[in-house]
Amino acid sequence: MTRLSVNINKIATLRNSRGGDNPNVVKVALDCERFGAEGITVHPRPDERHIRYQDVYDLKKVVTTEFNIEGNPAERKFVDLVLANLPAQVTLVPDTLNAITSNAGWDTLTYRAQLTDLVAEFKEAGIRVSVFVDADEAMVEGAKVCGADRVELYTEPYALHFYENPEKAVEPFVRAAEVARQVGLGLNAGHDLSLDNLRFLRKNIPWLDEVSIGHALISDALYFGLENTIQMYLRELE
Ligand SMILES: CC(=O)[C@@H](O)[C@H](O)COP(=O)(O)O
Ligand SMILES: NCC(=O)COP(=O)(O)O
Repeated sequence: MTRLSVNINKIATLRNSRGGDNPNVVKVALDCERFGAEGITVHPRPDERHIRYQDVYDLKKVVTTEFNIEGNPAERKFVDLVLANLPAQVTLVPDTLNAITSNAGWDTLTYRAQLTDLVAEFKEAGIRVSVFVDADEAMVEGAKVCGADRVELYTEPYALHFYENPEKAVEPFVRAAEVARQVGLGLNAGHDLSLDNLRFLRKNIPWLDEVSIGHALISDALYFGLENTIQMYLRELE
């Protein structure tokens, strides 16, 4: 069974655009869970462009499905935020400060020492650790060496090439997913997944543990409504 974790970053984007508290991210997270979401994902960035650090504290108090916090652990502030809130999962993402969004996975070979220490610190606190990687077998193996529980495959390249040639687009992800299974890593996927490409990914990688989806899902909800949209995404994972 592949779990759907809804990333609510873009709800916070809309809220912040007027400086108030509408839409309220806590209410939306609870509604997402009520509508069938099996997890809530947030990605507090250093500039707090959408999810703020305080949102993490507020959400931790109410989220009853799996809470997944994504971010770059190079910032000690992020590490301390995660340790203070003890989510079900932390997803380590090598974001640069000014990136418009996440745009690459970890080089788990070059950063082996730092990642190993960070993974150990989070696991010591009882938090499952997922490392965001490109669909690259060596990077998947490197994440295992670092002690990660899971990898999250960065699926933007898959989404980008899906329309021109789905079979070719998914092939590197199947290879990387097979290595993850062989070395005993759990498997997540995320970034630019949508109603167009999700079913084909899941059909080719049925052992996928979790997908985290935000931008496309929240955009779809503008047309179909949030409850209907979550149900539509869940049907793509059946
Ligand atoms: C790691 C990942 O792919 C998502 O967290 C993505 O980065 C969403 O971040 P934004 O909502 O800031 O684009
Ligand atoms: N880890 C991916 C995520 O949380 C959401 O990415 P996107 O669907 O907003 O591109």
